[in-house]
Amino acid sequence: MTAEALIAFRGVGKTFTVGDRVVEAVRSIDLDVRRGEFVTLVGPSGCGKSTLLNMTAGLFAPSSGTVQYDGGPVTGVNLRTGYMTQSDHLLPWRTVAANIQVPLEIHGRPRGEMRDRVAALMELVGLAGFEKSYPSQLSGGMRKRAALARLLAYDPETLLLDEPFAALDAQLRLNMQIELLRLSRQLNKTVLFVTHDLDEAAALCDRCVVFSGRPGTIRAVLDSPLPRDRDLLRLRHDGRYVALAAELWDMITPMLTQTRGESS
Ligand SMILES: Nc1ncnc2c1ncn2[C@@H]1O[C@H](COP(=O)(O)OP(=O)(O)OP(=O)(O)O)[C@@H](O)[C@H]1O
Repeated sequence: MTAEALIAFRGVGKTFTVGDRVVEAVRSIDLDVRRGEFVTLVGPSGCGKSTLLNMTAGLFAPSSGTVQYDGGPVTGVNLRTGYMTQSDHLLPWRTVAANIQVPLEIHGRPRGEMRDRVAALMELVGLAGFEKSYPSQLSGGMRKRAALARLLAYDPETLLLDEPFAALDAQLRLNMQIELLRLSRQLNKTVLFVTHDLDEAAALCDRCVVFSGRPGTIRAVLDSPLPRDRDLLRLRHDGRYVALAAELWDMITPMLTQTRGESS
């Protein structure tokens, strides 16, 4: 493992057995993720992207190889990571503030501290003024912001994000991408971000990991030519972004054609 790697996959394989069916999800994964890095994961459906996130979170162990976190093996739920998926899982009977407070309640924080922290988080994600609203009264983008604030309430060092913005329309998605990039830099989070949207993967990443399937193996790891401090609103005019996105499309498109051919 290189000195600065926070997460290190070494020869990682994972096989699932469901009834009499054996599925090899990933094979021979070697990957280092550095502290503070934003890594996007792309690849055809079922190539094991979520499986890598799940093993980083310690939800299950690899079948072969090791997943190391900050120099030690992941052996159980990894409390230094926080997970967010496509669904926001907000509790409908709780206000936005009370939803964001859930992790703090679980950790038994004093009432005054919880109040201050929730207020700061609402401000951070641009939801100040909506404390007393219920999730059903929020737009899709605002619900995402609330879910992001709740995730940050755990103060996880690493964010594991599995297609978090897939359900949003293009405009809202762009807004959330801008917010996420800003927050991850400001709070120095390490991010593993799974997406099917190759433009999103190119826009957000410091590095992009391209998987081929199945079983999922790493086909390429591309470094972003963009500066870490980037203006997502102007990327369409940046030749470096256009080239990276095109490279991703060129890698992924043949795999999609292949998958279609297999299933027909
Ligand atoms: N807990 C599990 N039990 C059984 N099989 C599983 C489990 N998790 C994943 N798999 C299988 O492992 C393979 C990889 O799944 P995974 O969800 O990691 O892929 P993915 O690349 O994230 O897919 P998608 O892009 O469609 O979300 C799939 O065939 C899936 O059915």
